[in-house]
Order: sequence, then structure tokens, then C-alpha cells
Amino acid sequence: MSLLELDGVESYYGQSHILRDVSMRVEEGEICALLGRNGAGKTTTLRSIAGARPPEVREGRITYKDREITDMETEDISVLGISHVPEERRVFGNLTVEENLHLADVVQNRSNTVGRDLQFEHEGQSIEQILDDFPRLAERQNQLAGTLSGGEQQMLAIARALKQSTDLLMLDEPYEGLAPQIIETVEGAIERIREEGTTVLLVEQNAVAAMKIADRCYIVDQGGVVFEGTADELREDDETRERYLGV
Ligand SMILES: Nc1ncnc2c1ncn2[C@@H]1O[C@H](COP(=O)(O)OP(=O)(O)OP(=O)(O)O)[C@@H](O)[C@H]1O
Repeated sequence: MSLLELDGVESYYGQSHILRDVSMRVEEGEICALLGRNGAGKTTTLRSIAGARPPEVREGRITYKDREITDMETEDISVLGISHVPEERRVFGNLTVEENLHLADVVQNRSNTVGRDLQFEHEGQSIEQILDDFPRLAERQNQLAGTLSGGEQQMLAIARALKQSTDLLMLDEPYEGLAPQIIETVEGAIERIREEGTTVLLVEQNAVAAMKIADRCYIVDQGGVVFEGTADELREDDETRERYLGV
């Protein structure tokens, strides 16, 4: 059994039919990358899994730890241990870095009341651990989040997700707009998260950077899966890379 499975998923925004027969699986403990050009359907796939609406999933099944989550509310999906860090990096701009991290506790405590029968395999990380992983955040603990750079806000958004008990971390374009040096810091953090046992599903435009840390990759094009394989297989498949990723 895979940790997460999508089987024949068809998602729509109103009349627009975006995902077509999307089937994929994410194995426990891996970094799985979902790649593809602009508008291919990557964000729509993550939103479909996270229960973020729109899109509407009209056909197919999404299962997590063998439990169907297709029509569940986004809060209930998060209580099951799936964290979703969307592209738009939601941080509370008028709160400090530290207050943003403490806020994750409040959200989790509320969630625990809803899902008190649930056991998480991976406890959320402590603030000390997180600040160790992200020294740039440590230096800026008392700074208002709204005044952080784009890269620092991305780190804070990931750090907040890690503060919660997460078994599957879904990151939407974590490298977007970041300088190469900051990408390396975020990469290192993602690899450490995986070493600690959290599974990662990573959506990226930057296919070269994503292939570096991913175990397996999927490519979506026009709402359908056109490639599934290991990162090594994709690196060796020049034709597929050039055709669907332009690299
Ligand atoms: N709220 C919406 N209403 C209508 N169409 C939408 C909506 N959101 C996305 N779409 C369309 O769905 C398609 C897939 O978009 P999606 O955001 O999933 O692509 P993506 O692969 O994540 O692209 P990018 O890398 O540019 O973020 C696009 O054609 C987009 O215009």
C-alpha cells in the first residue's frame, strides 16, 4: 500500500476540465516530484489532494493511508497529517517570525481536538530544531514576517508546516523566485525533513533542482500524467525532458 494514491482523478474549475484521469502514488519516506510546464495542472493536483476547493474532483479516488479522502474537507485532511504549503506562502505579515511559529501550535491543538483518536507517526518539530535548520529565521525571530525577503518567507512557510505533526508535506513551488544560494538552503531543509521520516510531495517548475533531491518523478502535461519514473530514469531520458520540461 502506498501512503497516497490517486486513481483516475478528474478535476474541474466550473466547466473547465483540467485533470484528466490522473493516477499516481507517493510511497512512504520518499521525495516525489511533480513536474511540468506552466498551466500543466500541478497546483490543481495538489489542491485536489489537499481538499482545497476549487477545483472540484468529479471522478476518481484519492486515498491516504488506505482511507478515502476525495470528498473530505481541507481541515479534516490536515488533521490526518497532510500539510500543504501553497505557492502564495501564507505567513502572517504583521506577526513576528516567532509568533508565526507559535501560531502553528494553536492550529494543531485545535486539530487535535477534532482528531483526538489519531496517532501521528511524526511529531511536529520543536521551535529550537526548526531554528537550527533555518539559521536565517533564527537571526530574524523578532522581525515582522511581512518584512522578510521572499526566500525567508518561503522558509517560514515551510517551518510552520513542520511545526505541525506532518506525515506528508506537500510543497508548491518552494524554489520560486529564490536565488540559487537560498534554493540550496531550502533543498537541505527538505532533505533533512525526509531523513526524519516525513514524506514529501514537491511541485516544481525548476525541474533540474527538483530532480536533484527527488527519488521519483511524475510529469503532467495538459492535465494528464505523461511520465512516471525514478529521478535517474528522467535524467537519462533526454527526449521526455526536452519535450515536456524544456531542459
Ligand atoms: N481558479 C481557476 N479557475 C479556472 N481555471 C483555473 C483556475 N486555476 C487554474 N486554472 C487553470 O487550470 C490549468 C492548470 O493550472 P495549474 O495552476 O494547476 O497549473 P500548474 O501546472 O500549477 O502551473 P504553474 O506552474 O504555472 O503554476 C491552467 O490552464 C489554469 O489556467
